[in-house]
Amino acid sequence: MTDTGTDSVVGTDPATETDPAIAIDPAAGTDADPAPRPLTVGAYAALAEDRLPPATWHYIQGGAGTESTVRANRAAYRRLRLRPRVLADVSRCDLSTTVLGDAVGAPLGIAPMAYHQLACDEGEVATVRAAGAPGLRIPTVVSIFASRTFEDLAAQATGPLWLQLYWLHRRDVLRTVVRRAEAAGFRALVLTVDTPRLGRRLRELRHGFHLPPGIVARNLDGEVTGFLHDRQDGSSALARHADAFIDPSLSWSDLDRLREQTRLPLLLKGVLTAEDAARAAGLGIDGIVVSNHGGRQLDGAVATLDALPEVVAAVDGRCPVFLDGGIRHGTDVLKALALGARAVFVGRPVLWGLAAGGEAGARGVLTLLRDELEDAMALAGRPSLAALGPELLARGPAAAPNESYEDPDLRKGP
Ligand SMILES: Cc1cc2nc3c(=O)[nH]c(=O)nc-3n(C[C@H](O)[C@H](O)[C@H](O)COP(=O)(O)O)c2cc1C
Ligand SMILES: CCCCCCC(=O)C(=O)O
Repeated sequence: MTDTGTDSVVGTDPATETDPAIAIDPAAGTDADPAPRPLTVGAYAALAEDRLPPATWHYIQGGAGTESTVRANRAAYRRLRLRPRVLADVSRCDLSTTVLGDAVGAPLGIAPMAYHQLACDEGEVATVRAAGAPGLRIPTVVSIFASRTFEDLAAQATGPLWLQLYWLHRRDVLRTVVRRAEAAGFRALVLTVDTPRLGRRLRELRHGFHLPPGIVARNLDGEVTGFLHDRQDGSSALARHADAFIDPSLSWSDLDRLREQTRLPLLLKGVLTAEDAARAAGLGIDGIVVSNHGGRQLDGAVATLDALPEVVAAVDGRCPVFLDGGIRHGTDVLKALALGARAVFVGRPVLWGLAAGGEAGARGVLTLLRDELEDAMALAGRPSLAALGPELLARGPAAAPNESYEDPDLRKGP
């Protein structure tokens, strides 16, 4: 199987103009405003690129190094084809399931991403409201670098909230955020284990990326937020911040100490191998997120869809396995579930939705993925999630990518 290396979806330098055909209101489609909604996740990307300042767009969109892992995440989906069954009575497709014991409307969740206020003023409040929409009620993994407080989010969320942690040198600060999240009703902790330092993200370096005034890590003590707003040409403020405050000595022996401090389930995010998955499951970890950080950390790391089967096999049912990275279509979700993911998490598309239209835009992205998944289940003759397995899939040849954000109607792309 070859990666064509020509994927133009995410990761190459963008043209900045947007096709006028998709310059439409993402909140549209209501009686008051009958204009059409974006028809693809890619159309939201185009709107976001049009609306965001270039430095912010490139921070969100970029990956590490040559961005080969960003492209590989997408290419892996194109190599898998679907084997539909017929005469399967698909008059009703059931997308509901449970994650960590909570009922959800679809096997989707929102991946942790820092600083949603970069995309829209309401930030993570808009995100959790979108996640809680009827028919969704899906989990939001709130980054430790969220730009709204846990308490504000808990007040607005109707879906489960999970808290993502980085391993800070300042364990006292970690303890405090865990206690606050517990008190606010968060349902799980997700420790990110692929970030002992920040990946070498060339787009951040080129733009001297730093946080604009007013956007802050709202749940952290000012003592651990240094560098974030300081501009330095050719350098990323986030990378300097990570160097100062993230503890790269994190190792397996630290997990027990973290678990002693909380009654919440603990998941590891950023596992890509059978070896690490087996060790985590052996230690009684409550869930694994197969992730390469959306290609933002180790350039050249394996695509998450390609890593998923070995992780699922190694875990052997001892805990649920989740996946993120490159989910852009309902059929991507279907493929990941067929390979054993319990649910998948969506990253950049949620920020595209927020940038395009705030809460309505994020809800539009998530609803689109949900609806596309339902279509795919019906057309594949698999009306329930329980009916999904590897027999649904056939290998390559890889379909060539559509240019322009994977939306055949758009002429330009990133
Ligand atoms: C702008 C941005 C910020 C992110 N911030 C975090 C974070 O704070 N913590 C974390 O564990 N992962 C973070 N991630 C990685 C995501 O959780 C996720 O692994 C990745 O975005 C999934 O790939 P996708 O964007 O292709 O869906 C971030 C990703 C992006 C794009
Ligand atoms: C670890 C310090 C900064 C991380 C910023 C958020 C993030 O994970 C990202 O991918 O960006």
